[in-house]
Amino acid sequence: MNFEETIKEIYNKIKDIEDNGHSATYIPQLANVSSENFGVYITTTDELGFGLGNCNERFSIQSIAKVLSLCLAYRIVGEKIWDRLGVEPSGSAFNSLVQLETDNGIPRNPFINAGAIVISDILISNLDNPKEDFLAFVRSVSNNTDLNYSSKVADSEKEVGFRNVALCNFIKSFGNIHNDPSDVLDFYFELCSLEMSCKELSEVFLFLANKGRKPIDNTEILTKSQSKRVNALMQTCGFYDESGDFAFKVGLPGKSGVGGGIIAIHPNQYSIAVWSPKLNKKGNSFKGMKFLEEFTTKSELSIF
Ligand SMILES: NC(=O)CC[C@H](N)C(=O)O
Repeated sequence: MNFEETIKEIYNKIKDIEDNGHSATYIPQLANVSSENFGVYITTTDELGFGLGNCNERFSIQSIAKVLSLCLAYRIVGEKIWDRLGVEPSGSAFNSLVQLETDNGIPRNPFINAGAIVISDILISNLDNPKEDFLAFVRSVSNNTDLNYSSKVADSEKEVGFRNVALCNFIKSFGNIHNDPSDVLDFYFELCSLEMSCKELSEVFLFLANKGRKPIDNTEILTKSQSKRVNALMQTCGFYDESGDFAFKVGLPGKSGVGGGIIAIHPNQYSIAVWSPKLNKKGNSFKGMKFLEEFTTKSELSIF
């Protein structure tokens, strides 16, 4: 791999900059994670990997899991999925309620909480054992049977997730949630609690850099067209109201989570995961964003 030196140089530089972010504490369990953690791992489509820092330590991937739940629902339901949610950037915070009123309970996209809650509802309607089946899907995507939810994080969020409870009930009032809201939220909190290291995260997401197929054995996870569309959504909606900024500065499809993780995809080349828990004002990892900006600038490996 010819960009190891570039990654080392940028990692060492960003490690030492002042971190102006703040760890997410609204989920009490996330407040216990050391904000000093900083890891990065890249996996290329020819399956070479390289990482630095805390790249093998697991963390709560939170909203990054919304891409995986979308992929499973998209596989099952196909294009009909877009009857229940949109594909437009929301331009507002991940947990915002306001647009739902004017949009009649149709979330703007699958990556804001409202959209991921509708996806959770779709999966509950289509899976026999939603939690087990979703976990099996995630494990199969990278042949990693070690991956798991964190019941501590899921329980911690359940205790304080009043805004998500409000979102789910509000959407239900428009008829766009078909199951019992408490079952939908239980599944939603569980999928947000998935834990992975940067290495595992970049390996799980590699199929999105490989036209929807697992590079290891060419198994199809998504069709070529579906994979292209999921990448398009990550590009336009992956960072809430900072999605434009991420496209502008980094130039890759990606997705962030409040655990401080970011995954970014370069179609046909690589997937890269970064983790640093302190978040900027928009809820995205402060150092993670800076690292990726420098990486695509120095390596000239963005999609634009
Ligand atoms: N942006 C995020 O990662 C948010 C996910 C978190 N579980 C929530 O619903 O608030």
